[in-house]
Amino acid sequence: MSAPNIAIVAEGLTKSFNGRKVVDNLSMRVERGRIHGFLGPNGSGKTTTIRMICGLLTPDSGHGSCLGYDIRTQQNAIKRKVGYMTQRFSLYADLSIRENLEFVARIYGLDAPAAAADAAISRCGLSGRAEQLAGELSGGWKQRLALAACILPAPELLLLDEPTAGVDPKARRDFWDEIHRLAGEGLTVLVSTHYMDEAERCHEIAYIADGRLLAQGTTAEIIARSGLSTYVVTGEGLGALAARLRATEGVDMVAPFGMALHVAGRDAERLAEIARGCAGGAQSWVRDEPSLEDVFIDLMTHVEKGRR
Ligand SMILES: Nc1ncnc2c1ncn2[C@@H]1O[C@H](COP(=O)(O)OP(=O)(O)OP(=O)(O)O)[C@@H](O)[C@H]1O
Repeated sequence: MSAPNIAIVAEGLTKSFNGRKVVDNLSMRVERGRIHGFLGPNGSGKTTTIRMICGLLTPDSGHGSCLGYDIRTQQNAIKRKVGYMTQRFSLYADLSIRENLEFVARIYGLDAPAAAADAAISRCGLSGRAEQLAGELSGGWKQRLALAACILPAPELLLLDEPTAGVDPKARRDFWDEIHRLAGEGLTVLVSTHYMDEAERCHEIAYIADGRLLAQGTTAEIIARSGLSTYVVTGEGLGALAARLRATEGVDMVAPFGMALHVAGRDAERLAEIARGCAGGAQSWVRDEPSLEDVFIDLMTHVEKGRR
C-alpha cells in the first residue's frame, strides 16, 4: 500500500514485446492532485507504461500501485477509478455532445445518465454546445468532449495519451486550462505529450527514451540537473556553422530555432573556449539559460549516439 497522498508508484517496470524490451526498469511516483507529464520520442514506451499503470497490461517484472491498488493483482479496482483518454477515442458523429455523453454514461452503468452528462457538460465548459452534433465539432472541441466522457464516472486519475495531437494552439491552451481546473478539484493527471509548452504546464515531467527514464522532476529541476551550458548564436552563415559545431568536440547539442542556433555542452569551460574562438566572426554568441527543449534534444542526441 502506498501513502494516501501518492497516486502512482512504479518500481522497476519492465515489458517486452516479441523479445524486445520496450519499457526497461522504469520507476516513477506521482502525487495526488498533480499533473505529471510524460515525454519521449515516438515508440519510447509511454503508452505501454500508461497501460501497465492502469491495469490494462501486466508488467513482465517490477511492481507498483495506482490509487493504492496493486497494478498486478487489483486491475479491476483500478479500472473503476481511472479515466483513460486514448490516442484514438471514438464518438458518434451523428449524435450531439449531450447524446454522446448520455450514451457513454449508460455504458458505464451510471444511475442517472442524463444528470451525469449534464454535470460533465458544465465541468468541461461545453454548456453552449451541448446540442451540437459531435461530427460538426472542431478538433479542440472534440478533445473536450472526449475529456468530458472520461470524467463521467468520477475517476480519481486521468490518463491522457497525447490528448491535443493536431489541435491548434488556442484550443490546446483552453484544453490545458481545463486540465488544471480538474487537477485543482483533486484529480491526478498523467498526460503524454510531444509539445514543450504543454510539458512546461505540468507540475512534474518524466522523459523516457528506449523505454528508460532519462529525466524526472519539475522543469526547473530538469534544466538544473542537465548541467548544460547554452549559447544562442545569431548572424550570417548559421547552416555552415551548425555543421562545423556538430563535428566539434565539446559541443553536445546544436539546434536551429528560427533565426538563431542553440549550442549547448556539458563542459562549460570548453564551450566558452569555442565561443571565444568564434568571436569576431559573422555571428554573435550570447550565453543563455538552457530551455527544456534544449535539454530534451540533448538527451535524445545522447541516446542516438549511444545506439551507433
Ligand atoms: N501490443 C504490442 N505488441 C507488439 N509491440 C508493441 C505493442 N504495443 C507497443 N508495441 C511496441 O512497443 C514500442 C513502444 O510503444 P509505445 O506505444 O508504448 O510508445 P509511445 O512512447 O507511446 O509512442 P508514441 O509517442 O508514438 O505514441 C513501439 O515500438 C511499439 O511498436
